[in-house]
Amino acid sequence: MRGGAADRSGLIHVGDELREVNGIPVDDKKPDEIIHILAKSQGAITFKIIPGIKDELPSKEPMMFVRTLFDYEPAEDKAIPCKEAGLAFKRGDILQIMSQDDATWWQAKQHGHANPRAGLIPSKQFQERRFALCRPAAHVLQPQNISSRRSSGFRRSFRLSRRDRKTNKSMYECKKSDQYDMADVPTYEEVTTYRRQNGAKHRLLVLVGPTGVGLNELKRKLLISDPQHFSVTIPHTSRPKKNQESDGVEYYFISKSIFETDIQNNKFVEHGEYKGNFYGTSLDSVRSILSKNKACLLDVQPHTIKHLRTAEFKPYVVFVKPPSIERLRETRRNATIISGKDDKGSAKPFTEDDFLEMVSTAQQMENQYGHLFEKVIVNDDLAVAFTELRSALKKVETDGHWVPISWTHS
Ligand SMILES: Nc1ncnc2c1ncn2[C@@H]1O[C@H](COP(=O)(O)OP(=O)(O)OP(=O)(O)O)[C@@H](O)[C@H]1O
Repeated sequence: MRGGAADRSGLIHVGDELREVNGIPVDDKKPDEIIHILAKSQGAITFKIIPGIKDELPSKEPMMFVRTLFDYEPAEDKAIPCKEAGLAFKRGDILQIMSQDDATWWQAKQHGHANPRAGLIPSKQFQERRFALCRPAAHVLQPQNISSRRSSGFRRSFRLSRRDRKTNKSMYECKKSDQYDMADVPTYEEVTTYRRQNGAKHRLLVLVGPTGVGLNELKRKLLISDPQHFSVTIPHTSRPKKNQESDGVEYYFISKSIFETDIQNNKFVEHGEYKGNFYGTSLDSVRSILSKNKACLLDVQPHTIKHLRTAEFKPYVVFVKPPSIERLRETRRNATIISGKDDKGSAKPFTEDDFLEMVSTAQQMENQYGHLFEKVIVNDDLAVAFTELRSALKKVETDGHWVPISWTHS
């Protein structure tokens, strides 16, 4: 193993021939028998070795890092050749890949851990194959679950237009909202550290969470706390402008046919239809904020994140999660949500069903998209959640963060 005693000694290499262990000839012995001799030995061990013929220069420690996108427990893996040699990890851990010599079992170690010895992990291809074989059955049920309830956990976004609360996005039917991405098989993602240079464009700050969890409230607080720094996009709509409205303030007002062409040309981050009118957030509205060197706050449905994961936006994705049902009952006693069910979009107190749905949607979002979340914040006490969010967003601007390596090559 990379980093193990033999590797560190620099004296034993792949291809060497083992002739004696502690003076005992092992020519005629099977590997199991040799292991037995080694297991019984104490103190120094002496090997007699015929070196394999190699002209290669000693290889430097490889510097490939990956973010793990699933949990792995070697003790529960029937396929691993040696459970003790496996490396356990949790989704989101950063691993240094030490060897990819074997197509099925890579060697890796946890980044930042003192133990220099590598452990076995399933290779990307092997794990993808395993996921492809066993995942669909587990996942196919989910969209059904969601659509048999109301799809409210997946409606959201264009509505920060708080200036116009009636058009709260929770009333829109979002086109792609119930789609699950069955094609994605998350295993590992190659990453590198990225630190934003002073004055460079900000990373796009993306918030996701179930309806009613408090995304608008948190965005509002951020905007109030530093209006010069944070900004939100102005949505587009094809509905007619009302008298008191101005183009580019509440909305950008465009015709239905232009809206349709823009949809065709992939100009929207997300779009939806409500009462025969289109509403949407354009990519250009995001760009316009970033080009003013402001931090753009955007809340989207989780399936949209993957379209934003580009070198241009380098999104920092925060998942806002509800606390337990008991805490929701306590903290949301005086809170109201905009009803997605009635046409008026009136505010009403939370019901027990709203809480249940919020918690179960959050769970589904986390199961399905958790590998895309860089930060998870539980919105229990609002002031605490806000402080946590604010400080995480500050760090995005100043500290190094692991990002996909493709974001740093342009
Ligand atoms: N931690 C909290 N404690 C108490 N009330 C909260 C908390 N967070 C949010 N709220 C309240 O819950 C209600 C819903 O919050 P908000 O509108 O921000 O949710 P949202 O995630 O944007 O939902 P929607 O998808 O319906 O727009 C608001 O009345 C808000 O003030």
